[in-house]
Amino acid sequence: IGIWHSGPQYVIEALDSEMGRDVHTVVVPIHDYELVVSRDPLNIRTVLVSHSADWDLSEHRTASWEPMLGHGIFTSRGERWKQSRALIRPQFATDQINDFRMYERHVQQLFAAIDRHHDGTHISGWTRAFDLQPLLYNFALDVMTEMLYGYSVHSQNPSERVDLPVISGHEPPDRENIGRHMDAGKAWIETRGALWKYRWLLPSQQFFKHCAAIHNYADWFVQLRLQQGDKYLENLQQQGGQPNRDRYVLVHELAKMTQDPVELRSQTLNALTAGRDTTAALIGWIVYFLARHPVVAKKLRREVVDLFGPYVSGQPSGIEFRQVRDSLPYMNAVINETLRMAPVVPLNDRVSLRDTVLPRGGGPKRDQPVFVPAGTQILIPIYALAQRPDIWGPDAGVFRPERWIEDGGCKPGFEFIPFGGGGRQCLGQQLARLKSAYLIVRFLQRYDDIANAEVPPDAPVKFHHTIENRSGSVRTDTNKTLKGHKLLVIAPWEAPVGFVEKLAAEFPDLQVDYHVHGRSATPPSTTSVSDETWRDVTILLTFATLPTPEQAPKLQYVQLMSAGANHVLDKPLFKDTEVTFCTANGVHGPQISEWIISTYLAFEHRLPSYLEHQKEGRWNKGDMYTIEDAADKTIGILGYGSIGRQTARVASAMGMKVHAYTLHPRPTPESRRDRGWTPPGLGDPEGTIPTKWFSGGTEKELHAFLGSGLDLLVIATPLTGRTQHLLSTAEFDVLARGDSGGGSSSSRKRKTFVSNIARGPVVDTDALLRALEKGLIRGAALDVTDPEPLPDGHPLWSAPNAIVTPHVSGSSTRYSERVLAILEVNLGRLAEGGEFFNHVDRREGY
Ligand code: HEM
Repeated sequence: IGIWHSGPQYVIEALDSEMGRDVHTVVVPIHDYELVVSRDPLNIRTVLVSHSADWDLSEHRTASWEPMLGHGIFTSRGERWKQSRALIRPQFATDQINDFRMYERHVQQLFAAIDRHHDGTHISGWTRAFDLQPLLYNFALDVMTEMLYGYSVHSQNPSERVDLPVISGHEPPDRENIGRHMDAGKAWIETRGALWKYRWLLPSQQFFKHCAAIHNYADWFVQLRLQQGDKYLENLQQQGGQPNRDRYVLVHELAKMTQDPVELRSQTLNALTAGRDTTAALIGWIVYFLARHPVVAKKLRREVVDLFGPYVSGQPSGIEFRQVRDSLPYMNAVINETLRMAPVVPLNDRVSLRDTVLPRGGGPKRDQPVFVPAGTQILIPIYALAQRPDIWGPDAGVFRPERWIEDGGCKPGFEFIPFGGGGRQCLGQQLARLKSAYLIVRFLQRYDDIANAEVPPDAPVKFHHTIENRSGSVRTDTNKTLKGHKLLVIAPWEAPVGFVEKLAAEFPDLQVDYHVHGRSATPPSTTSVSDETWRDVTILLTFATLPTPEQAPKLQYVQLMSAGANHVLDKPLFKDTEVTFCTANGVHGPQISEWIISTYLAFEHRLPSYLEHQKEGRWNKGDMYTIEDAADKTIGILGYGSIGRQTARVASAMGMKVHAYTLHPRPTPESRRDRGWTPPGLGDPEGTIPTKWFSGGTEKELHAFLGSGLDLLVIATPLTGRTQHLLSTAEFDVLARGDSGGGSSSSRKRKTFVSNIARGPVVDTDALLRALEKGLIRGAALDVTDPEPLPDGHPLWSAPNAIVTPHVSGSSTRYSERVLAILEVNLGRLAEGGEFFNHVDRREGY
C-alpha cells in the first residue's frame, strides 16, 4: 500500500536506502504474501517476453477495472485476452487512424481555448498564466470520442456538438459529463485497487453510478451503429470537405466483425480508457519540460519551423503523418526523454501463473536465478528502470533529449518500456506518439515561447504512481515579429508614405520586397520577379500575378487586391495547394454603395433626361409628377457582404426597408455578424439592419426573395459556378409579378429597378434585355456586363431605362489605403493567430 500510495520515486528510494543502489530485484514480504519488485531489464524481459506464458495480468487489476470497462483487451486474461487482441490489433495497424485533419480540428479548438487566456493587453502577445493541463485532457477526450464513435464530445467547445438522432429506449449520451464520470470512476478503481482484499469495506454505490453512466454513453453509439449499419459513416456530420467514407471510426470497424453490443461497448471503452489520459498526460509532460528547458524548446521549434514553416491561421496544416513520424528526429528525442523522465504509466505488474524463475537477483552476488512460486505478483517499475544511473549515466535525473541522438543514438531495450513490451505491448504507441508530436508541432508553429509560471518556479517534479500528469502552468507567446517571413508586394502604385516603415515597426523581422508595375491592364508576369525572390516569399500581395507552387514553395498567404477571387480559381497555386487566399473584400463598400444609390436616385429623379435637357439648354420639367422618393421603399440585397451591408446602411438612412439574401441561413445573431473586413464605422457589422432575411441555394428560395416586393434589387453576389446566370428569364418573371406579400405595399404593383455591381455573367444578358424591352422591370443600372467590355453596338447600350458604366463603381482614391489596411490586419492575424479576414473558402470559391 505504501508503494501504491506514494509516487514511483518511492520504489527507487526504498530500494536504494534499504537494500543499496546495486540491488535491482527484491522480494518484499507483505502480510501474508510476497511481492517481487525488479528494476532489472533482464528479469522484465523474461516476464514480458521470453517466459510470458508463465505470467499474466493480476486478477486484482482486471477485476478492479471490469465493472467500468467490461471484458476488453485491457481487462481480460488468457484466451479471452487473445481474442480481444486479435480483434483490436488490426485496427491500430491501419494508417487511417493517423488522421491529422481530424486532429487539426481539435487543435484549433485547443488554440481557441488558449486564446481565451489573452487578457486584452495584446501588445506583448502573452496570455496570462494558466494551467494547460485541463485543456489537453479535453483535447484527448474530444479526439478519442470522435475516433471511437464518430461523434466528438467537444468538451473544449460544447457549442460544436451536433444534434443526435433519437433512439427509442436509449437515453441520449451524456456528452457533458462523460469525462467527469471517467475521472471519478478511475479514482474509485485506484482506491479500490489499493485496498484490494478489503475493497468491500468501501461503499461503492457512487462508483457503480459512474460505471452506469459510462456504459450508457457507449451503448448509445453502439445501438446507433447497429441500427444504421453501413450508413453509419455516411450519416456522420460532414467534416471539412473530407468524404465521410474515408473516416476511421472504431465502433464502425469493430461492428463489421461482431454485432455483440456488450463486446462493442467493452472494447471501445477499453480503448477510450487506454488512450485518453495517457496521451493527454504525455503532451502535458512535454510542455512541462519545454517550459522549463527554453534551449530545448527553441531547438525543437527550429526543427519544426524549418520543416513546416510558421503557423498560418485559417489554413490546413498540410502536414503528413509520415513527415511527423520520420522527419523530426529532435521531436522524437524530446518525446522519448519525456517518457523516460515522466513515464505516464510508471508502474506495471504481472502475476505468475505457475512456479517459475527470474534469471537474476538471487545468491550472495545477486547474479543467480530467483525462484518465484505460482501466484506471486511482480511489480515492474518502468520509472525506476529509466532512472538507473548505471544504465543511463550520471545525468540520468536530468532532462536531456540529446542523449537519444548523440553517438549514433541510444537504442534501449527493456530498460525503457513506457509502452510495455512483449505480447501485451501497447497497441496505441504510434497513435499516441504521432498525436502528441502533431499537437506539439502545431503548438510550436503558433507560439514562439512558453514560460513556466509555476510558483515557485523550481518546485520539484511530483509524480503519481498511476497515470497522472501535472503539466504545470504555462504562458504562451506567438510569432509576433513574423520571423522567417518575407512579403512580396506587386502593386500598380507606390507604397503610401510611411507604410513600409509602419510594417517594420509592427513586425520587426518581416522582410518586405515592394515591386511597382504601373497601371497596365494585364497583370505583370511572374518573371518580373527573380526566381531567387520567389523562393523565399511566404506572403504575397497582388492583383493577379501568381507564381506556380514550385516557384514559391514557401508561400503561405496570398492577399489579393481584388474583391473577387474568380480569376484565381483555376490557378494551380489555388487549386493544388493549401496556401491561404484572402480577397480585398470590404475596400469597395463605400464607393460601390454610393454608385448604387446614386444611379438609383438619378434614375428615380430623372437625372439622365434632365441632363439631356441641360445640354440642349431647355427648361423642361418633364414627368416631374411621377417622381417617387425612396422612403418606405424596399431594397433587396442579393449577397449580403461588405458592399451589401454598406448599401443597406445608406438605404436605411433614407428610410428604406432592407431585405437581405445570403446563400447560407443566418438564423442567429452570431451568424449574422460580418466576418469580413469593413472600414471602421461603416457597413452593418452586427447584421441588424435587414428587416427580413432570406437564404438558400434553391430556385424556390431565391424566388421567395425576388417576389418579396422589391423596389430596388442590388446584385452583390460573387461570381461562382452557382451564381452564373443566377438571374435569368424565370427570375425576371418573378420580379415582374412583383409583390408576393411582405413588400412595400401590396396594393400597388411597382416594378423593380435592378442594379448590378457584381459581375456581368451573374445575369443572363438576353433575359435582361427582354425584361428591359418588355418593361418587366423598371430599369437597370449596370456597372458590369456580359460580355465585358460591352462591344460597340451591343443592344444593352441602347436598352430602355438602362444606365451603363464601364466597370468603374469600385474606383476610389482610397482603394490602395484600404487594401493595405487589410493586409496589415491579416499580418497581425498571421503573427498572433486568429482567423484571417476575407479568407477564400476553397469549396465555395469566394
Ligand atoms: C503516451 C501514451 C500511452 C502510454 C504511455 C501507454 C502505455 C501502455 C502500456 C504500458 C501498456 C501495457 C500494459 C501492460 O503491459 O499491462 C499499454 C497497453 C495498451 N495500450 Fe497504451 N499507452 C498509451 C497510449 C495508448 C493509446 C492512445 C491507445 C489507444 C487508443 C492505447 C491502447 C492500449 C491498449 C489497447 C493496450 C492493451 C494491450 C494489450 O493488453 O494487449 N494506448 N499501454
